[in-house]
Amino acid sequence: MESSSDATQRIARISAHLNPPNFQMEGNSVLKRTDCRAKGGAPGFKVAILGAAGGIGQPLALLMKMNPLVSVLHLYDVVNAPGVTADISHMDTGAVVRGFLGQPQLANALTGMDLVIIPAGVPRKPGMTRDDLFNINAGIVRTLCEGIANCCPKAVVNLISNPVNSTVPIAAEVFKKAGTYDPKRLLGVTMLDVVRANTFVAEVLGLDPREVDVPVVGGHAGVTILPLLSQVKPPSSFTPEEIEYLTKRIQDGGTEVVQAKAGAGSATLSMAYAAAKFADACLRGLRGDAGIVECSFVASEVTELPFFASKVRLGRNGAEEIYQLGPLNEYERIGLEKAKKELESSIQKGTSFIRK
Ligand SMILES: NC(=O)C1=CN([C@@H]2O[C@H](COP(=O)(O)OP(=O)(O)OC[C@H]3O[C@@H](n4cnc5c(N)ncnc54)[C@H](O)[C@@H]3O)[C@@H](O)[C@H]2O)C=CC1
Ligand SMILES: O=C([O-])CC(=O)C(=O)O
Repeated sequence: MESSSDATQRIARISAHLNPPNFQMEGNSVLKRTDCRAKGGAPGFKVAILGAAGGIGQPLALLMKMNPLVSVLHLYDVVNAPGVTADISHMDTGAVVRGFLGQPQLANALTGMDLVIIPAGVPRKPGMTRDDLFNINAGIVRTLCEGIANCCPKAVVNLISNPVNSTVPIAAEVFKKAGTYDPKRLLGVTMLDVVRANTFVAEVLGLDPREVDVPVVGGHAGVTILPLLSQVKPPSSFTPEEIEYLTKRIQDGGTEVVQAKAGAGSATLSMAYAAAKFADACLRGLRGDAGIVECSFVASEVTELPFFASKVRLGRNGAEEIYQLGPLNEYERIGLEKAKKELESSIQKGTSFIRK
């Protein structure tokens, strides 16, 4: 019979062995990887999330750990990466999870990655625009993209950090400066606008959102978010009141969440869902699946602007084909002009942040 003091000592011994508990962290290994029996290299893609301990990063890490196309998942943040990594690494799904904390570990977080997803940066509070985040997030995106250019220049990048209309041009300039720019591999994530549009349109039509597909083009802020309701699938007609209500609700979807959260941040859960859906589409494209088409903010010749969100076909090299907008009605043509005006200055602001 084990006495209670024996049991206490045994537990203390086990605890000492597990200390530090975050054995998956870089340079912090108790059980060395060489001590483990090798799995023989599971097929799949290597994915890094930068900003993995944040409101979006955590549920996104959970969803990517559940994705069977992911074999290795790197979780990088400047805070709390050990806790998130330890937690996610206990999930009994295929991907091997490793954590990386702070700038000195950025290079190891990025080396060898096929896809890098960036939700790093500050979110809005009520009363702020996405552009109000520029001063802080521009510098964060620049540093992270410099790391990508150095360590995994061929990776596909999914950029979530706001203001997307400016951070994508920033990333492009960083990559150009480093001589690694491949416009097909830089994708601004506007999927949440599509997810919202599908949801709100389905509500109005009395359909299941999974049956609805709404193209959303332009950019990712206010009037630059342009849902093309004339191109909804299944083909549907809307009254002028429905068009006004839906367009405004889709454009203000982010603000609706910011106000409801009342100072506690912006959309995180629906964004993690949208980012995971978009990342999965990118991975299926990288695998060579045919016919993967999603909306994204990319380098584009669809309008006179250097970047624009529209439907893109995702393939082995990223955004391999960018689709034209298709026929627009009068309401959408007016919306497009407004969107382009605002987009032009946001793009310019991002570009000159690096060129100055
Ligand atoms: N594209 C889109 O549709 C959407 C974009 N966003 C944007 O995503 C960004 C993140 O939002 P949340 O996750 O809610 O914010 P959050 O504040 O909860 O998390 C951000 C994370 O980034 C980390 N971080 C800060 N500087 C970093 C650096 N230099 N390197 C790595 N990590 C760093 C923070 O430590 C934190 O863990 C915001 O800019 C937000 O506006 C949010 C919703 C939708
Ligand atoms: O509104 C925000 O600040 C976050 C965001 O981009 C969105 O929810 O669409």
